[in-house]
Amino acid sequence: MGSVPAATPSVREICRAQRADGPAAVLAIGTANPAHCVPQDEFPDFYFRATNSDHLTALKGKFKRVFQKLGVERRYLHHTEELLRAHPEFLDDEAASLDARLDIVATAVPELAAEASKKAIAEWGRPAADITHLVVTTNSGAHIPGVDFRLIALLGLRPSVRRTMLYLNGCFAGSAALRLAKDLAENNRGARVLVVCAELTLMLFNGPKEGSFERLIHQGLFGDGAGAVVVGADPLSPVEHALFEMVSAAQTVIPDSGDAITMHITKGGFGGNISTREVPVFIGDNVERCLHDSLEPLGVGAKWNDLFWAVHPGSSAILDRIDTVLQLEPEKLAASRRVLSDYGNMFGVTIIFVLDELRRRLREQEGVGGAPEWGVVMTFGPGLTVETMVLHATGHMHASP
Ligand SMILES: CC(=O)CC(=O)SCCNC(=O)CCNC(=O)[C@H](O)C(C)(C)COP(=O)(O)OP(=O)(O)OC[C@H]1O[C@@H](n2cnc3c(N)ncnc32)[C@H](O)[C@@H]1OP(=O)(O)O
Repeated sequence: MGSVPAATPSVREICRAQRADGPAAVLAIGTANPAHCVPQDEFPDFYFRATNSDHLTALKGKFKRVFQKLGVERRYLHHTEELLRAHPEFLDDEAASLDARLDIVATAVPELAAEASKKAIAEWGRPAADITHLVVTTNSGAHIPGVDFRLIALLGLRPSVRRTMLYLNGCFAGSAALRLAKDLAENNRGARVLVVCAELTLMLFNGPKEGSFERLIHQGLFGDGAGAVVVGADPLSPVEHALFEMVSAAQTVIPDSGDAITMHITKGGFGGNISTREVPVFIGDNVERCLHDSLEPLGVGAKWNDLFWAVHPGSSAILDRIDTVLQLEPEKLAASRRVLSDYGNMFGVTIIFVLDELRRRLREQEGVGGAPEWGVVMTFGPGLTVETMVLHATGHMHASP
């Protein structure tokens, strides 16, 4: 007697079965920096000595005055005096130094990215071969195959890992990668997405130049680092733990701000413009609209001070402006200020450091019964582009291993 053929499921049923049941969540976080740490108050001496520019005493004085206003106490840098001595072409923006810079970052960026990733994978608790998707961002390089490809070997990922490489997204790159990871995790049942951001400011390094305020900001604000996050839905107990559920993710452009931050590759590394006076104003004028657009559709009606905050610390002027507009209590942006102070602005990597710092702070607050449940990630970058993600804290705030 022949068996009755089972009814073929509809495409809608197949699609539904392919999707996760619950929201994507941050399952683990790892961070890494180069070994070379430069205190900000020692940086002008390091920088002017390494660039043979000690005779530019007035300019050095200006660097010192402005550096004090950025909110940075120390940064980690891949480039040392020794490396700069070996590459005098890095001091001169008219010299063709792009190839030499790309040669260095081609190895150093994947290595730093792997260091952060290994920490995230160790905290996650499952083998690297269980990673199904890889999303990598960097502004520091332009190679094919890129950092994503190098990470397969460095981490022992499966050759069939589905890779996405995001180049040149500026400081919102970390949020863009997390937003993509959320969609991948929710639309592919069982997916485990490794998000990796890595930056070396070597691409931006140049000697001091009279009349170039951008040069001053490039050298004084940005730092090197890498951050990695494992994202997945429906955590497998008891190994996996959701730290933050990723409830919604949005991106928008601030009208008429297209020239406020620009970056492009030149024969001498990176060129571009940061309108340092305008950027905090643009962000301050638009932050409430972005927040309302993200929170209202969810029915999350919390007051700003009832939320936790992970904001990209572009500089202390940007954080001050957000504080003023939203009238935040001082501790609300404390994780962002701490990361800016201890590491500088590491482009898209920075927000991963802020999430890591934030989960430590929330865990401490949980201990005394006062941690907010709902929170917001906000990052900014060229466009001006604002990325907003709504998070829900789950009560599994583990410290980094
Ligand atoms: C890369 C990405 O994608 C995203 C990013 O995060 S990009 C980085 C975003 N960060 C920013 O845009 C920085 C925001 N701005 C700031 O932090 C502050 O404006 C700042 C620290 C740069 C200056 O602080 P301030 O309080 O405005 O400084 P202020 O006291 O007015 O000026 C200090 C000196 O700098 C000079 N200065 C300030 N802004 C200037 C500008 N835009 N152009 C030229 N000179 C400037 C002043 O003339 C003054 O010079 P003197 O000491 O010789 O008199």
